Amino acid sequence: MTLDADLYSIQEVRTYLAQAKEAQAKFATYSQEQVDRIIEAMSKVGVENADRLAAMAVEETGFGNVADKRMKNLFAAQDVYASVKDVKTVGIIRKDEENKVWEVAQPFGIVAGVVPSTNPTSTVIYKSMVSLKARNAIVFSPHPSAAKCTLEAARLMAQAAVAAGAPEGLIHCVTKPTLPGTNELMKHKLTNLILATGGTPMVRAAYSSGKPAYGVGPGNVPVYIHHTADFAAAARRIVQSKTFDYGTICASEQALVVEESTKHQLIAALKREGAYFLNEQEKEKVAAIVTINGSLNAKIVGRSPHVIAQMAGITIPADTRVLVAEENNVGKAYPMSVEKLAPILALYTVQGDNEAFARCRELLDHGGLGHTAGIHAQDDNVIAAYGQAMPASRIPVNTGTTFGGIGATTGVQPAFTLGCGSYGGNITSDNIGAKHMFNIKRVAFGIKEMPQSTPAPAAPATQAEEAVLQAVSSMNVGLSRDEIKNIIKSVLTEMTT
Ligand SMILES: CC(=O)SCCNC(=O)CCNC(=O)[C@H](O)C(C)(C)COP(=O)(O)OP(=O)(O)OC[C@H]1O[C@@H](n2cnc3c(N)ncnc32)[C@H](O)[C@@H]1OP(=O)(O)O
Repeated sequence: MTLDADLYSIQEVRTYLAQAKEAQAKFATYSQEQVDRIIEAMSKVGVENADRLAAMAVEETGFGNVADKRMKNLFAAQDVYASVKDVKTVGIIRKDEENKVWEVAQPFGIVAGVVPSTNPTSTVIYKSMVSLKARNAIVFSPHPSAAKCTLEAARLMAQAAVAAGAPEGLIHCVTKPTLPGTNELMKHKLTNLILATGGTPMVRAAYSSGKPAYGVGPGNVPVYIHHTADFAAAARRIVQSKTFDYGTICASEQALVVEESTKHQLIAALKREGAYFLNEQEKEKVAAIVTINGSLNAKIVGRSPHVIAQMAGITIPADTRVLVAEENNVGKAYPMSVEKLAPILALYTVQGDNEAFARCRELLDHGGLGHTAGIHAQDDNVIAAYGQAMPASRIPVNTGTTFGGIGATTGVQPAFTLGCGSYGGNITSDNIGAKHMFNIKRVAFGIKEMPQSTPAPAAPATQAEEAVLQAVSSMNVGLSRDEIKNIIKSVLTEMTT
């Protein structure tokens, strides 16, 4: 990027923030009904444009496929909408009559929305809706390799909002993103909150900007297939989940962990679902293109198994949906053990629950702390133990982790920004929804009187003090007990200092 481009993007950010400030001040006076009408209109436009935005995203980034990107847009426009539409976000949102506390929602103001290249349009639909639902404005910073489709998604959301009565200027998107421009957006005094999803450096930048931030980076999702699992159902769900949009969702499965005694059942079931098991030579060739200098190779992200096989120089059957490599180690030297964001799975063999739990923890520790860990089992005891043992914020059970993690097949909040809790350096382990997007003021009535402070009662005299007191009193020196006590106290203090 040239200096001119940097200056242009910094200026653009400042202009958008100034416009967003003005618009948000008006929007902050809107009623719940007005806000809800606007969100409904955005949801509708998201649904109507799900196809077109999906095609644009695939064409521009080369990641994923149109059918699944369309599903992601629909998930954002429909499922996220359904989960936020009845949430109260304006005025007094709750009254606790027992404790006499009224909760009042107050928008944050302007949100900086950092958008990943892997979900470049669905994230915009989602972040626009949760932000505006809480009467915020939002300024998007797109990933440079997805700038056009992200801009178009933001334009559509802005247009829908205005058509439904929102003030002009509530939603903006930077047209030519640069790092200095994005840093300006994150640090500017008009920005009140950062909603950052993307690569680790960008999320770190959000956290070090000094602004409140919800930031979510990569995961590295392990999945334990316990011997009580329904292997056919588990394999079907895992393959559907891992191959969705060619693996671009950060909650997607990265490594399967299975007991040696039931491994053959899992392998057979996975093969029936279109898994191709790489031999040692093929594994080496694929591993060689998974990472570059220890980091994920963006060229394999969101590509079909056939494109990846071609890049690696191996031949795979035409009906292959996912590549699987057996692995025994975890670490930088073992590319199969990292987050792959592509239809490639590692398979680990263990001897029982203890080893399985340890392996899953090790995988989470290697780049996915606090994110997601899955389990397939019919035994509630092992599910409970796994849920307690994993340093992960979402534990999808008997469902694909992609869908379970984002709340498409589980009861968790539908979202594209998934908190990783303190394990991942995040303030929350929640999926971010509308309720995370406003301050809550508490109007708190006095419900009891504070007791008056009273001096502490005098400590009883010690045995020695009592003896001295009685001796001095018997001399009839004309002093009260308290006066004699005070004299003893000052003599003792003098002696000890
Ligand atoms: C629920 C969910 O699914 S959320 C998904 C969240 N997870 C992710 O996005 C996965 C993490 N992402 C990644 O690992 C990477 O972004 C990949 C592998 C997908 C793509 O990698 P790449 O495009 O090669 O690299 P990366 O994303 O780091 O950025 C490329 C460049 O764009 C810059 N960039 C990224 N975002 C922005 C932005 N918003 N504004 C300006 N510049 C940006 C980066 O700083 C980097 O600059 P550099 O080349 O000067 O260092």
